[in-house]
This record gives sequence, structure tokens and C-alpha cells, in this order.
Amino acid sequence: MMQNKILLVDDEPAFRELASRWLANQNYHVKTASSLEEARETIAHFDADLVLLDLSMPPHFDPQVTLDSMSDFEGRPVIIITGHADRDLALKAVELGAWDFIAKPIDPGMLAVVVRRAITKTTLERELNQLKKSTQQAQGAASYIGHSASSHKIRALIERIAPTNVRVLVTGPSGTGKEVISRTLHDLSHRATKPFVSVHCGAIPADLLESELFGYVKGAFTGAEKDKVGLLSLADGGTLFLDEIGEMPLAMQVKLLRVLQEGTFFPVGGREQKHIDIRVVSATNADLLGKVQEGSFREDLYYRIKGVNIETQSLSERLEDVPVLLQAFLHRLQSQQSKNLQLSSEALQWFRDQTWPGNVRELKNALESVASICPQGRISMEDIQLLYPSVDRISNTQLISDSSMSEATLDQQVRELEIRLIHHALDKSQSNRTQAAKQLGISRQGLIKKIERYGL
Ligand SMILES: Nc1ncnc2c1ncn2[C@@H]1O[C@H](COP(=O)(O)OP(=O)(O)OP(=O)(O)O)[C@@H](O)[C@H]1O
Repeated sequence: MMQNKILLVDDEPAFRELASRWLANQNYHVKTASSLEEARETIAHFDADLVLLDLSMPPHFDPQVTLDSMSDFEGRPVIIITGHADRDLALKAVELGAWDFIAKPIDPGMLAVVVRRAITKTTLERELNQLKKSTQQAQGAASYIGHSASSHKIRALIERIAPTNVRVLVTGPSGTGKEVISRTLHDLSHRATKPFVSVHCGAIPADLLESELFGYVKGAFTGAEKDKVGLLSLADGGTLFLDEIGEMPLAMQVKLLRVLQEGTFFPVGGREQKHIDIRVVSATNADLLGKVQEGSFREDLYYRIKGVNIETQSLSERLEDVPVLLQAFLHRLQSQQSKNLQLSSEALQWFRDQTWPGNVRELKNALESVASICPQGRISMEDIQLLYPSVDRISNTQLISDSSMSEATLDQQVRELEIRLIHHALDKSQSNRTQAAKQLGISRQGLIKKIERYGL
């Protein structure tokens, strides 16, 4: 059976010796440290399931310093060892996230119970995380939905690069799933159980961005009444998602470059250098190279963040994704609203016929709005017309059954019908021939030939 690992941190040699021998007899693998510094070094290569931490440690013998150091053992339960006089501090430690405390002189029976409970908790949490990870891995990049060749390619790329540490730049129009891609890269990586921290570089005012990212120390500026941990530290071990990176102010770009080069930074007003281990995934809908050329984005930073580039396409260039996206969103809505939702064939056609300049975000919002006002489960054109009063109700089926054609020959009818369908598709796609061809289910070349043949 696998032995659980315990790190015992205490400056009293006799206590270390006795307690570690006793725990080893209980079949735990124990390592000891006599100072906080030694504890930090040990934990770097000894993946302890539990830390037993004396509250008063050299060189400071200041319990507050020990409490501050608890973040070094993050992800593992910490049991505080106290003298009787430290009871209030021990309670404070529990408030700050310690699993429990135990007072000296230690009762071995009590120690056994507290240690076993804490280890059971870590083991269960690890199993749960493992289970989540294997479910996610089994699904692969399925959360990025789409049937088009471009969507298949994106999923394949995500699955290939997610397990690596390579930096990724996701580019493409707004609402095309850049954040979905970034999140999936994280979920399929070995960092999945650590945080995914998303920073919208354009939404945070330039003068606040530095303190938001790097954090600050008490007194760094007016109003800094206590230390604040920045987003970079919160993302430690996980993924930092820099959304709209093209909007990052130039002064901040220099500072970010240093973090990416050295993996270190100073909180605002602080002297203690922080080390972080993050994977950076950035996204933009701007032309970043264009920004480099015009001087508003640093070239060195561009090459630092670029790593692998994943490029999304606008929805109008991959209209074949619309039905499968609708189906997935309907499915999600169904489980949220616990009502059976369906699209009538006319409604489905309407969704397929739109150009969706806001891409998947707009498609999803439109579906959600229409579904929310649909009285029964079946979404019809009446529901759509309530929200989109200018909707053109001419559907392809109606075009085909137009009675004014019934007297003409079959060839003439086909010609008339084709001309009307082509006009309809060109109107809908604002004369974009590629999109119109897709809507009609023919190649672009085929459409151009028909346009020439009919003199349109
Ligand atoms: N391929 C997709 N599969 C599943 N959901 C998608 C897909 N593309 C977009 N979405 C959904 O569309 C919405 C917008 O997606 P997302 O925020 O990832 O786009 P974005 O490209 O990052 O947009 P922006 O550039 O405006 O930040 C979200 O609700 C997301 O779930």
C-alpha cells in the first residue's frame, strides 16, 4: 500500500525525533524540517500529503510569520502545533485556512485521529481531481463545438498542445470562442486542478492594471491599507489568460515582458521578489502584427506570447457549424430550464439564414432570448417575429411552392427559382458570394457560373 507523506516542521530536535518516529510507526513516510526555510526547500521535492507546523519558528519566533508562510504549503492540509498559550493564534490559523491545531504536550491518540482525518481529506480531493481530469481528457476538446473543417482543426490543435507548456495566442473575430479555446487548453493540461485566471486587459484602467496583476504591499500608495495579492500570484501553478492583449498599455507591456522572460516580479511598492510558474494564453481580435508595425504593441512581447497561434474563423465563414451549435445550446438550455426545447424547421432555417456579425455569442444570445419567450417547448417563427419584427418570412419552401410559376415549363421554373434563391442568398449575405454559396449548398465557383449564366 502507498505510504502517505508527512512533513513535520518544528525547531525542537527532541520533539522532531519522537514525533517522527511515532508517525513512522503508524506507517507514514515522514520528513522533518527545523526552520521555515528548510521546510520550503523540502516541500519543493517532497510532495507531502500533510504538513505539521509549529507556530513559533526560528529565526523570528513570530507566529504571524509562520501564519503568513502557510501559503507555501497550499494544496495540502496544515495542522498547527501550539503551546497552550497560543490558543487564540491557533484559532486564527484555522480561520486563515489551517486544517486543525493540536496543543503540546501532544497526546499520541489525538494526533493519530487528527492526522488520519486530514489525510483522508487530501486523498479524497486528489481522487476527485483525478476523476475530473480523466473525464475531461476522455471528452478531449469537445467543449469547442463545431463540425466545420476549421473547428475540427482547432480541436485537434488544442488536444495536441494542451499538455505542453507552450504559450498560445488565440486570434479571431469577437464571439468566436477564443475564451472557450483558452479554457479548454487549461482543462486538458496538467495545470487543470490549479487556477485559470482571466484578465481583460482592456477593461482594467491602465493605472490599475499593474497593481491588479502584480499586487501591492501595504503603504505602496494612498489607500493601500494592507498587502494585496495580485492576479499573477493567484494564477501560480495554473494558467493566466490575457484577453484583449492588444489593448494592454505600452508601459505595462514592458513589465509583462520581464515577467515572461524571468518568471519573477515585484509587487507594487514591494522589495521581495516573487517567483511564479504560469502558462500564458493570450487572445485578441485585433491585428497584433499591424499594431507592432504602427508601434502600439512591442515586437519582443509579440514573439514572447505568440508560441503557437490558433486562429478562429467568423461564423459566416463556417455556417455548417450553426446547426450543431444550436443543438448544443438548446441542450444546455433544456437542462437549465427543465423544459423540452425544439426548433421548428422554419425557425432552424431562419437561424441558418442570418449572417451573425456577433458570431457565436450573438447566435447563442438570440437563441436564448427566443427560447425564453417561447410558451411551449417548440420554438416557431411566431416567437422569432416577436423579437425580430422585421423578419422576412419568405422561406425556401414558400419560394418553391409559388403558384405564379405553375404555367411555365420545368426549365423556366427551375431558372426562375434559382434566380430567386440566388438573390435571396446574396441579400442575406450582403453580396458575399462565399457565404451565399454556402447557404445554397453549392461551391463558390458553381455560384459564380450561375450568376454569369443568368446575367445577374
Ligand atoms: N465553438 C464554440 N463552442 C461552444 N461555445 C462557443 C463556441 N464559440 C463561442 N461559444 C460561446 O459563445 C460565447 C462567446 O465565446 P467567447 O467568449 O469564447 O468568444 P471570444 O472570441 O473570446 O469573444 P471576445 O473576443 O469578444 O472576447 C460564449 O458564450 C461561448 O460559450
